[in-house]
Amino acid sequence: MSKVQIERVETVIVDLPLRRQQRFAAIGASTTAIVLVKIWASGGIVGIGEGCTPSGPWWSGESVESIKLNIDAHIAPLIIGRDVFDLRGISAEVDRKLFGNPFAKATVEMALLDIQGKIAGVPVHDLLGGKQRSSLPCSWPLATGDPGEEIEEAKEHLAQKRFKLFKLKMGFLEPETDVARACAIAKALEGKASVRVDPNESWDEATCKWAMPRMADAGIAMVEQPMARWNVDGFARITAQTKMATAVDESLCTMDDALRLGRMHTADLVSIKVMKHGGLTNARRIADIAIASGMSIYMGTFLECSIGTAAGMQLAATFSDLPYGGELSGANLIAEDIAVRPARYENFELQLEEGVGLAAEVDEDKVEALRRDRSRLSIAV
Ligand SMILES: O=C(O)C[C@H]1C=CC(=O)O1
Ligand SMILES: [Mn+2]
Repeated sequence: MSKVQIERVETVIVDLPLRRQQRFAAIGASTTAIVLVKIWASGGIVGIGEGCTPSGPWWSGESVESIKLNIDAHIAPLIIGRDVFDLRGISAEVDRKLFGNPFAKATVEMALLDIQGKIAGVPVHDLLGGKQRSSLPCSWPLATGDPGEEIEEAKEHLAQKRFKLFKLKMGFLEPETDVARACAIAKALEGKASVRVDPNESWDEATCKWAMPRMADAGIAMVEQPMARWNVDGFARITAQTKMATAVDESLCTMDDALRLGRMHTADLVSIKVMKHGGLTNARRIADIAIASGMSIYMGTFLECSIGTAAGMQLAATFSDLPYGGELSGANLIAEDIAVRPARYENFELQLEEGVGLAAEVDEDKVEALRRDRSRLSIAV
């Protein structure tokens, strides 16, 4: 077979309103934004990818603006003319010439895998090792800060059979108020749902030592990245002390992070995310390193719309063991989507769609209506 060349790369920023205010430790947001990338290959095949951050650059330093700029100015010129199947060669060259920026790299790789799947006539999960599951239990983020409202929101999702795992975003309130809020929610949902928390690096070690036994006693199942990303020694000590499961997110992005943190057993679980690991294939490799070191994996997200959610689900389909499920629930938080088929949450699980590549398709009319260069919407931070 002659080589299938990458011919053209196009990016567009799309602003998407959220159904409600989402508070994170660092910011509050009522919209999010994604970068839609389209890559044309010889033979007329087009692949799509979604670059996504949780409403701004607070999490990783990358933003939709930097993702678009780095793809347009630095990645596209390197990959045009290359063989779409030479992923290792492409990423070696891109890594040599553009340090960091895993989100931008992941966005492009997603579209290349979509093209590969379309050419081969197989879904992306077949390119990543094959399907071990057809659905994923997902957690829903509770993030308004008002526990009464959050309990009602959780009960509505339970009644609709959409979500029965809830991840409470913490860190935007004082620790005492925040822990009281988490415990009240866990008590109200006891026996009906599993509650997890994510303070996004907000606490020091002393606050963790105070907060974690209280949250464990209230029945909270898991705590994600309570301390600063650099403090992996402190995180390992907390993991050794607490009865709750711990999950590392911000501290574990690269393969060498996985090796180092795995050896220390920094946390019981690793939140695997397509964006922070620089793409689906790297995410799969990092998951394997984590598993080999005795950590379990959790399918994380940056609250992507249905395109990125479909990509995350292709990866999640290759994981046989996800003891705490995952959180690919962004598509349900976004009020306007750009996919022809929105992500389906049925029986408390996100469903894997049948189809080739990512098994996702872009609704061009929605993109036209919501693209930033045609609209006045801006990110509220
Ligand atoms: O997990 C994070 O740290 C970032 C973000 C993604 C989902 C969510 O609930 O928060
Ligand atoms: Mn997190």
